[in-house]
Amino acid sequence: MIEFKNVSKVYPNGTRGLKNVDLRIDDGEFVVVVGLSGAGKSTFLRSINRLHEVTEGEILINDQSITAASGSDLYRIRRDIGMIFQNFNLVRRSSVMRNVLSGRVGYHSTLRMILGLFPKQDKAIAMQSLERVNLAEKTYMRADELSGGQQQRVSIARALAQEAKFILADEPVASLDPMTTKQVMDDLVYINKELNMTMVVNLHFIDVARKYATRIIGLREGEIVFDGPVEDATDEVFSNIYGKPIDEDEVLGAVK
Ligand SMILES: Nc1ncnc2c1ncn2[C@@H]1O[C@H](COP(=O)(O)OP(=O)(O)OP(=O)(O)O)[C@@H](O)[C@H]1O
Repeated sequence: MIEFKNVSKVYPNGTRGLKNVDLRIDDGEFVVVVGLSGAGKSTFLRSINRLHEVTEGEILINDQSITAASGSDLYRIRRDIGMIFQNFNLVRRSSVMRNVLSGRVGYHSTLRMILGLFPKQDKAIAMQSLERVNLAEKTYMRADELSGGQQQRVSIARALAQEAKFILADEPVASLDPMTTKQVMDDLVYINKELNMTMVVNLHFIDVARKYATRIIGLREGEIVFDGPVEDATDEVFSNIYGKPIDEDEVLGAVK
């Protein structure tokens, strides 16, 4: 469970990233966060694993405050949270296997990881993770030899190898075409349903959000302006979130 308790974030230059966010995300949910560029989606997501520090309030992960945690406690909480980025964040010159194995880093000592000594069992977990995203045959290729969609699926496999309970995905399909978008989003749904990993995904396109989310959170200027089941997220709701009538900029198309 992820809980925001009256969370606000003001950047050092005075910009308000989040304002009084108070909500709970239960295990197994597939939450999609929508809003215009600059609405606070990244700030929201990155506050959860403390890639951004909040300036007020508290965030709890399974009843433990990540905002108050430090040292080994913070390390352990973070191990439960996988992150997927728009630009994949792979080590491009390393093999697919190495990239997926890096999901195991949180389970071992720093020294062991500097020496690159992953136990056999980790390799089996990494292999299984690659199989789950149908990329087993790419295991020994260099990451940058793969297509964008395949690279994103390697980053999903890395989060699987991490055995995370929560996956935060920050615009995971923003650099992908509609066909590849579907594959990546289908992988996230599969993981959510089969492995019961909770998903919190930032998306720009309304049709993609509607197709995959079970719950929509709408942000405008750092405030939650909608939070409800996807069935309640009507066109009016989306226009309100976006502060304007929805147009083709907010629809990807071809994601049926
Ligand atoms: N490091 C920073 N310093 C100052 N202001 C920032 C910083 N990062 C983000 N902001 C501001 O905080 C607000 C929220 O930004 P955020 O990146 O969370 O929005 P977003 O909805 O994810 O946008 P996008 O879809 O463009 O990524 C914006 O006004 C942005 O300019």
